[in-house]
Amino acid sequence: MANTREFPLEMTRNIGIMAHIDAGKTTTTERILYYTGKIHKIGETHDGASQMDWMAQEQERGITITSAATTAAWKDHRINIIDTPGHVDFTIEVERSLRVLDGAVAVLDAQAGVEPQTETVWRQASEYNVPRIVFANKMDKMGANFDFSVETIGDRLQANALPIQMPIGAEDDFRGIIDLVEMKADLYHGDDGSEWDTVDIPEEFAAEAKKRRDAMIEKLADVDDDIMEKYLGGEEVPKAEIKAAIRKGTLDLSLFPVLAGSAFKNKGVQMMLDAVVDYLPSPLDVRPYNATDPDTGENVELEADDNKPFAALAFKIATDPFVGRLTFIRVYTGTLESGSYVLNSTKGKRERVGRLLQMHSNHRQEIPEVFSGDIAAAIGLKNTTTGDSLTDPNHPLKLESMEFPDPVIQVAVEPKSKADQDKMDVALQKLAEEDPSFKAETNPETGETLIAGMGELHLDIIIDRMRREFNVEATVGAPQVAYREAFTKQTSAQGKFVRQSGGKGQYGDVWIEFTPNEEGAGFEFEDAIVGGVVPREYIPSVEQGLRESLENGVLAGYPLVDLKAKLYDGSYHDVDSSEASFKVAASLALRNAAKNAGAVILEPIMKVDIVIPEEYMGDIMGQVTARRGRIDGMEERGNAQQVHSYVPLSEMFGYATTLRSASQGRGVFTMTFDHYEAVPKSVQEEIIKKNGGSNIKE
Ligand SMILES: Nc1nc2c(ncn2[C@@H]2O[C@H](COP(=O)(O)OP(=O)(O)OP(=O)(O)O)[C@@H](O)[C@H]2O)c(=O)[nH]1
Repeated sequence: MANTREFPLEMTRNIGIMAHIDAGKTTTTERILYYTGKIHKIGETHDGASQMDWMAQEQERGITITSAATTAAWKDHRINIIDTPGHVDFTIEVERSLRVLDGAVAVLDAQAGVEPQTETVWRQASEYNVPRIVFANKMDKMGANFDFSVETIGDRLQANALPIQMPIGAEDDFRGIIDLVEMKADLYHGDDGSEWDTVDIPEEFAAEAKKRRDAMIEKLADVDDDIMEKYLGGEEVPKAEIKAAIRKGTLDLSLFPVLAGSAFKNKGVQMMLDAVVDYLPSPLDVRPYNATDPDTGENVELEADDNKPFAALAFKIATDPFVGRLTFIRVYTGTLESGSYVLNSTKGKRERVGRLLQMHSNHRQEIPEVFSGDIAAAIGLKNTTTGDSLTDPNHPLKLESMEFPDPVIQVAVEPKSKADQDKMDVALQKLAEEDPSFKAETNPETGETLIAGMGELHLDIIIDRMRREFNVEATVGAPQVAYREAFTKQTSAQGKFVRQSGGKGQYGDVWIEFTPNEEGAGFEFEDAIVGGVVPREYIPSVEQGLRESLENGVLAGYPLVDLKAKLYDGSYHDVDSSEASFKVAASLALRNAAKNAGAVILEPIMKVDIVIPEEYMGDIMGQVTARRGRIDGMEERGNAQQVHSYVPLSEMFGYATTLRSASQGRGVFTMTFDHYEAVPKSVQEEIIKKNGGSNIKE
């Protein structure tokens, strides 16, 4: 370690800002950057001047797509902010951020409280044990209600909300915030909150503030014995103890501090930053990150420590217009100097880190070294993709990687010319490195390229980037569902391939038992040959032949998934047998087995949550049922109703338009992939017909 760290570990925060679409994440993040002195002009998110949303599509659509990591400083602390997108199609981005951040600010729209997408990201954050504070934003908006927002945290998230502030006024009259820990008030001078005074609590709010502070202390008493004692004894609890108890409760996820503000009107952002510093964890406060020693298979717990060997996770690849390929890394332990070598232990390759950059919202700063607990971008890593482990070459470790959900929707793209085809190949490869949640595949028979992703918007963005950044001209088909195929019955079959045409012929003969595997378990191959009836050197070809045939299913050409295959018998010919003939034999066995295997087509079923005013309930329920959907429950949402349902993805294309016209624009819905399920017989027949008939030969 040749350099010294600028910020001690305990003064480092890696946080994400998460929210429902339009709750104000981008605005809040921008205000944070403004107040931490990193940007000098406040850019409205929708006029194209936004500092965080620098990709062209983000500016045009006014949404945040990528999770840019940005560094800021507040009260001698370093705060690394990982911006997470709000749209469900990009949950992969949310997941990837959750993996590398230590704490989060959940931004709510104080008029709507907890919204469906807040629930989704909240649940994800809970899975990763991420401590959170809640910022009830938009307190200036019509209908804003702090207490209602707090209630929704309990009702909809079943989380223990701890209001540590009391807003003064709401809507147009939102003019101040009382800090219930300090028992002081910030009073804003005008509608724009850039100027304010911190004063004693005005007389008319004193009683209410006292009541709320008592309620806060009572809640803290539940999680802290010392406070409980003082509280029961009627003693005053010192501020430092209150803060310590809030911090402890936040870190162990037993409570979630709630703050009020209006990012847009510059109110409450600084106090929220104080809360980030006071209550969210430093890298020293989080549970150790899991890794495995590739040699011994032993589990190793990584704790932030500059003196240990280097270990980091590459969590994002971005193509930057100025410096090229950036690899964002989260350092878990150790330090790394620019110009040194690391081992990509996922790929087993040594890589040289050319330069290291600290990313600010609008500029990059070259740094000589990155320390444990920090986030930075590396230049020069050629073979590293998202989710890879980077470690000290002398201390290889594999860090717990990220799980990427399988894409459920796809489109066909056809390049206009040969030159476009070449450009498209490059584009798709680059884009796939950045975003592991989409896949591109070219069918070797038809030459058609399919791009598969998490949703329509996700695919739109990919195609848009292909056109703009890589100048690919292509025609794009309508979105299609990524169906799968599966066997439902156990069956055995022979596959025999014999050609005798003078000279050397072909001979392969196998008997294979096929058993449906658990959902998501994939393909498993077992070699149960005894006595060499199939010579050992041909067994890998049998497995290979099966794997290749699985790619293009048996019913309608969709991938056949979740299957066990046991090779248990067969025969060979001394002269004619070859790897190729056993490969063919294996694929014949699969085709033959398909007749009796109860083959089905599986379709993605989406979890669809619709929020609509009461009067449209009947219509909406009818729409869900007509789409082969299943209603799973309903909940009141103020004046509206929320309908929970499960609907096949194939029935959801264009639903946004249908819902809009059926509810006069007042309904909203969110949709996330839930599971795969067999399609009804009649639908199966239709799909098979559309794809040119079944491949199963009677
Ligand atoms: N009234 C009011 N409007 C706000 C406030 N904060 C943000 N907005 C507005 O709400 C809209 C959405 O804000 P964004 O910051 O883009 O929201 P976001 O959550 O980043 O949105 P996505 O990136 O699309 O998920 C914009 O029109 C903002 O101007 C606020 O405190 N009060």
